[in-house]
Amino acid sequence: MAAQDAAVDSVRDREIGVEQVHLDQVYRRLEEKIHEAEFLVNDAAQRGQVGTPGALAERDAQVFRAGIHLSRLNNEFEDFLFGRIDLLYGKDGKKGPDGAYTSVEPAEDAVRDDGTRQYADIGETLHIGRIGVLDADYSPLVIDWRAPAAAPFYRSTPVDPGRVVRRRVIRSKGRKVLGVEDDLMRPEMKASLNGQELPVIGDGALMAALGQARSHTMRDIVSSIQAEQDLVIRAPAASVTEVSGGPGTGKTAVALHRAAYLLYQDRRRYAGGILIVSPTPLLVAYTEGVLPSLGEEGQVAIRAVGSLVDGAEATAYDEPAVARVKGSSRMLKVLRKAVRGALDIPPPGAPAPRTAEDGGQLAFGEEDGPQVPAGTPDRLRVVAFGRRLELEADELHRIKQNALGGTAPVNLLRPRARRLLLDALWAKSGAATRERDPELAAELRSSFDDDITTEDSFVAFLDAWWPELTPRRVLAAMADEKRLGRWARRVLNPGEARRLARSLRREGLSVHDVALLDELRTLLGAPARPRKRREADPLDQLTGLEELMPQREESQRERAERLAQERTEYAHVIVDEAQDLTPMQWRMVGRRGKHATWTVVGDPAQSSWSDPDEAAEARDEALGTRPRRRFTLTVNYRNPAEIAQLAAKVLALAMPGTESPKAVRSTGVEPRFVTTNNEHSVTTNNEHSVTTNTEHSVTTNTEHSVTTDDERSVTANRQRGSGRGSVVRDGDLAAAVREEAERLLRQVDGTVGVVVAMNRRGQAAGWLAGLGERVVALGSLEAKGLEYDATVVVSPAEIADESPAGLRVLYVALTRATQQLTVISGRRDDPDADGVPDLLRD
Ligand SMILES: Nc1ncnc2c1ncn2[C@@H]1O[C@H](COP(=O)(O)OP(=O)(O)OP(=O)(O)O)[C@@H](O)[C@H]1O
Repeated sequence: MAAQDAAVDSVRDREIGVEQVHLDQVYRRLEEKIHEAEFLVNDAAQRGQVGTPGALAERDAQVFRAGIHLSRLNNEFEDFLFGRIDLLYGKDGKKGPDGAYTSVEPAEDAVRDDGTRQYADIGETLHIGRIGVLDADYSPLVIDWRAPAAAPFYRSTPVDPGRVVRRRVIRSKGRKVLGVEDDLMRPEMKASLNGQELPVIGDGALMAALGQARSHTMRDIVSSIQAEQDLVIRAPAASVTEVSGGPGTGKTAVALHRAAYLLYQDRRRYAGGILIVSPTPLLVAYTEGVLPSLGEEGQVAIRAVGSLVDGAEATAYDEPAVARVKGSSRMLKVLRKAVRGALDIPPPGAPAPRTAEDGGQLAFGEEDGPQVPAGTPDRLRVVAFGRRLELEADELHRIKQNALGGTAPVNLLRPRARRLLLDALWAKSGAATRERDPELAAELRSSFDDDITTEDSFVAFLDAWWPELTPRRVLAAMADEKRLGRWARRVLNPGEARRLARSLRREGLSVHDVALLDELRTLLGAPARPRKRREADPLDQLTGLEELMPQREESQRERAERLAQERTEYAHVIVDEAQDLTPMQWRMVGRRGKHATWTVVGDPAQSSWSDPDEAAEARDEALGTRPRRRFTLTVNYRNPAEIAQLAAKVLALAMPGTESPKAVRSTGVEPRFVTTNNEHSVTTNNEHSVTTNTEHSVTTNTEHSVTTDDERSVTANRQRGSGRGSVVRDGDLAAAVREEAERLLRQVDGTVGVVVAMNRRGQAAGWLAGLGERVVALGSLEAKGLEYDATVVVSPAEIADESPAGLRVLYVALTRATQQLTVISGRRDDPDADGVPDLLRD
């Protein structure tokens, strides 16, 4: 046996050596390419500005491209070279631009069959890596993973192997090859390479990849993309690509790899930018390293849905009842009323109300005039052609209504309102009848208008009577309950309007407020301002080296950031966790991709939005009539079967009839159930605060009461349950969570996530204080898309009861672990003798 192991080891070492030789050759070639690019850049800089402007521009553009190439080559890639395929001879002898043979099918005589066994010679070997590298003679040293020639690396299966005989995943660090793992696509075949039998090492790369410990950042899956995923990644970019699949099927990973693929396929087209919309900043932080690891950084903006509007960085969540209102398309009607109504609200810092009797030219409304809030001017007095002219409240009201007719953006109607005011004053002046000659009459009118519009008092009146509105100002105006009640009449019920107004009085923006701001921005229109110069394409700007230098100094990341800030529309929009976008958020995202192609990935069973039909309607509106291509991912790469089976029980409750994805592996470790029975006072206080307060006070009250109660509740515990995985526990919820987190930190090498109901977020962070960076506490809605080696799900019933979509949110929480899961019951869970809470029983 020992001799056999030693033989395997020596074959493995030999094969590692073979790949090392190839990797060394690749790095030598890369260095040559880097020198070439550096030479080009320096040479151009030294030559200064000679030649015609056209030639200079062309040269500078070349240098610019060389600079980008250089920065890609210099990128410190881990696993620069990660794959290899050994292929049969192809049908024809044609080669593609990457130097590889293009034929997908084997040549007719590629396989010999002696009646007992098949034999073949390997006709072509390709190495696959993060970017393509050609040798000096144009033979392919590395094929870019996105090139057509690399597709068989991902697509080939034993059922449909194509030309592939052996697929190898190569693991390396820096310039050193560490290991190889092979999969045989034609296990029945005796294949030889250069006269030697083709060796096969290891049990396949996928399992090795899945078993690795998780960190707080996502890894790319470029070396182990599976066939059904590859179909999505390489789907043609036309129109809309829709991808659905259960938890852990690789939707996020596929979306990110697709962005890299699209850029590779058509860099010029996607210079218009790719936007990836993510549900939370946590998921943005988790995923944002993947694209740089694939050699792509510029041109892709990953944004959380709460950070899509420039300047807003919302992370707070509204309580479910408020979120439901803010996300609903009913808000559109309310906002339409609000933008028109907000005209009558004096701008911050407006002069104190005065009356006509004060003798001012500006007259402001009586304090309690009907429908006219204090501070809105209700009389205009001006002097023109030596005459005093006046417009009274009812005339002003008529003019305003007239100007507001239709649905045009309110800020853009100001010039029209101004014109109507002047018309009314002109009519009053009687000057119209004074001059019959049309040309002279026009002149007279023009000097009349000049007379009035240059008067400070008229300008001040207009500013107060038709103020320039900003989205934030309108949102702030909606925080007034009475006012909002008026604007929301017959759209929201009084309770909804009250809660909405109250939530808008809170400091800072919530995630749902951002979509409202964006809608308001559209309804208001940008105020007329002096035009900004068009932001030119970087290549347009390259007319000389001075301009080139600052360009080169800007890093890829900075450039991406800058472009993202400036961009309001994108060439391709990728929506991750699309099931969570509310109708108002779909409208916001839709505006950014009016002319884009789309990739939309999601899982309805994980939706935290309460009204899926309403959201589907808004999604259809955003995507328009573009044709859709649908894909479904079916394999769960994250959860072991033991965890997936438990989660399936909640899925059956949350969305009866929905099929779970198939878990690809099993660990033999069953989920663990922990009960506590001493948190009565905690829960009581918590319940109280939920019903009475806004989110801010929920957190405060809860945190406060838990600390106090925890201190009191150390004794008087009842033992509950024993048996399968259950632990009889003698402490309160806080202690149970902490102890379990500590235990799991000892069990796994990577991360531990503790998922609690949203209103326990603050407390849970306190429970885990001092346990280090490997463990994090997160609210149920924040767990979306993330994964950990082990998770603790605290009080399933609390999570499920939080909102109408609570069971689906619980399903998300239960599907975050790659290795181990512990469920800790709270008071509402009603655990059985095994500690299994009622929601998770058969
Ligand atoms: N082909 C693959 N090779 C290796 N790992 C993979 C593969 N596909 C997916 N994974 C891993 O499985 C995990 C789940 O992937 P991902 O987060 O993309 O799934 P998801 O469908 O977006 O899940 P969720 O719906 O729960 O957010 C990740 O760790 C990912 O790296």
